Amino acid sequence: MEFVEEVVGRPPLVLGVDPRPRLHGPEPLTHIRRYSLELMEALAPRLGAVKFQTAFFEALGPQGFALMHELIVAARVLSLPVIIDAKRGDIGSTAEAYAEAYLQTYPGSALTVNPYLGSDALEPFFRAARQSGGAVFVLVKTSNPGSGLFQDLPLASGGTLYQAVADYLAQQAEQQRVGDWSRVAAVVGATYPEQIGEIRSRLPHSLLLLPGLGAQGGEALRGAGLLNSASRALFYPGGQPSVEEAVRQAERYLAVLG
Ligand SMILES: O=C(O)c1cc(=O)[nH]c(=O)n1[C@@H]1O[C@H](COP(=O)(O)O)[C@@H](O)[C@H]1O
Repeated sequence: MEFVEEVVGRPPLVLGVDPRPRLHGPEPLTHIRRYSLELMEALAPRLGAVKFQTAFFEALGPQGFALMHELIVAARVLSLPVIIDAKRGDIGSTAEAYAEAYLQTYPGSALTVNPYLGSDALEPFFRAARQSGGAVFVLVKTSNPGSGLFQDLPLASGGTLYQAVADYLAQQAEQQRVGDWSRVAAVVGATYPEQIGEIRSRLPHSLLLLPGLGAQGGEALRGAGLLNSASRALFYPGGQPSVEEAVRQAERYLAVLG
């Protein structure tokens, strides 16, 4: 089954796995591994997907990077859809290698992508998603306080830069439909609820990943194709690893999300 089909049949909550070694005792890699596996298993029925932030695994060195790949496979064994949050973006020939590294290696999974280099840099990801049954989440309006510096810039042709990105994606999304939804998806910060509604009207067939829930001040938002994503607030509820507390936190979010 394709990523998009799997995700839309599941709860609209995404667990972000962004491990901080200082919270995992004297043998952090061993503990991160055990905790992540236990947490994914406990939360599985309550999740739409698991999102692995590559930066935190890269920062753990070669063994940390290997651990991320092990956890991606484990998530798939638990039948959990996977989003690899690597925010890739480079010239076309390099984008092809990134697409191979993540989308082709993990069929049916999704990758976050930065649109700044333009259409020839995005197309290899879209092609790979079609071939692998995966999806591409393109940054449209990011959650951080400084996102407006470039993304909100007004264009001489009207609208803002992020709106132009959304409009370009709408054309691509139309060509990549899998039923009601598309393999071309978008990222919009949960910290910008007004823009979420506006981008939804420009991208009616794209799943919208909404990171920033909890730790960055974003709130759970209900709506078709909206994937509410929390990393710290679910992986470290109360600031510490705790499977029991994470289950309670997920239940609280799902009570709002319906
Ligand atoms: O693509 C993302 O997931 C992303 C986009 C965005 O606009 N803002 C954002 O915070 N993220 C990611 O979402 C996660 C947020 O982490 P928490 O603030 O701990 O929930 C991190 O992995 C970020 O890299």
